[in-house]
Amino acid sequence: MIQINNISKNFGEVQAVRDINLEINDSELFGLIGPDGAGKSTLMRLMVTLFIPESGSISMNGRDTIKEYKEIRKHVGYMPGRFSLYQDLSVEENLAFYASVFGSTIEENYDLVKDVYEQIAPFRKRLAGRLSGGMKQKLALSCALIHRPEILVLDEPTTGVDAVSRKEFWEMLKKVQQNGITIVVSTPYMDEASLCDRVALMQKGEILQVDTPSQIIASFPKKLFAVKSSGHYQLLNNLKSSGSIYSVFPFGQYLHVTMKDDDFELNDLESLIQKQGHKNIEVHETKAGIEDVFMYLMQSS
Ligand SMILES: Nc1ncnc2c1ncn2[C@@H]1O[C@H](COP(=O)(O)OP(=O)(O)OP(=O)(O)O)[C@@H](O)[C@H]1O
Repeated sequence: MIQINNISKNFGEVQAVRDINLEINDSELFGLIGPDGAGKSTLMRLMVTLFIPESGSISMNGRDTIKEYKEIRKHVGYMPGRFSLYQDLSVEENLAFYASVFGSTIEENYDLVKDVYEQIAPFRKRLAGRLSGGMKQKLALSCALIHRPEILVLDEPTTGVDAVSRKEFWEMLKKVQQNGITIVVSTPYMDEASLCDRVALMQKGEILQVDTPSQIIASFPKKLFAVKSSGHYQLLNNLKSSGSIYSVFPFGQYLHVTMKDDDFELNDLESLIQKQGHKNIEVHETKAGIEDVFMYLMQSS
């Protein structure tokens, strides 16, 4: 179990992580979701003993990140956003190197990395620097797993990776989880939130909400409308400046809109848009997703 108690971390004036409390259960696949600068990386670096907090404490499976940092490093796998691979070593050499750092060999824990590593094994002699983004992520995951960690911490593993590789990567994570490993993964992609057991929505160093993806979606408190017209950008600006709108943001080819007044109906919104002079209007009620909850919480915080 990971227990985070009142943890804060500053960089000069910037409060990167502000008084966060959080518990992550054994064998859980836990997501930290939030935009750039929300504090996800900083919180993860605190967990893996790379930063010392201003205040508060973190216990990783009963070990304190300050007093027992050496022990934690033996039992935690960490995949940073960038630079975890040696670009001028081959695929095989990278994996062997990471195993040797922990006094282990590729053979010793091969069963754990097998599913992931087999996908890149045909390229075992290729330099890591010459792999595609998706293959680099697979190699980095293999390297983070090769010492059989109890806890795996992955910082934005799918950022900049193509959609197919992203899907494959999450399937691999599910398999890793089945080995009893606790996984903490950060992502700026809201669609990946639904693949986690629970997620924390983070913004400006704080956690706005922690729950299962379905509970987070169920907590959305407003009627949500999807709206479009021929002038997308103009419609966005008009709605933003309208006094009746609580929130509006682009969502694919639509705008997602909530109203200040909960009694506001579809027809009311339609006539409001008509009065603004828009053409080819389409308005319908729609179901909220995690992104809608996030936007709502950001608006109200
Ligand atoms: N080493 C550092 N020195 C100074 N400021 C930092 C440092 N690391 C992070 N910050 C600042 O702390 C805040 C939180 O950054 P952090 O990297 O934790 O966010 P994030 O959610 O992981 O986003 P990103 O995807 O951009 O890394 C940001 O304002 C960032 O500029």
